[in-house]
Amino acid sequence: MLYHVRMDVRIPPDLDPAVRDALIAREKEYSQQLQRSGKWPHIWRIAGEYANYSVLDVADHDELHQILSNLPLFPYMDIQVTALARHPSKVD
Ligand SMILES: O=C(O)CC1=CCC(=O)O1
Repeated sequence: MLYHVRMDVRIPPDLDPAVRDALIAREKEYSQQLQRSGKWPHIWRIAGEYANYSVLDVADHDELHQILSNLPLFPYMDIQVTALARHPSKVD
């Protein structure tokens, strides 16, 4: 199943810079592992914002939730999920 996900990163400005940098490094490693596995085929920076649009390709809502809730930055993100269905005009 495909999901369109918007992630807005809201790291508190007073978070220790070393903790922030470690979180961001772990986030990159975690997401790149999922990108290589094929479960995270798209990630795009939203121009001018500390936010991304992503497409995740996972088995079901539960797997999506498990992946998102394990993001190192999860406590510092607002996340909006849209489930995608096949469009009837899509050409094969
Ligand atoms: O958009 C961001 O910077 C947050 C993020 C999610 C996965 C990733 O690698 O960074």
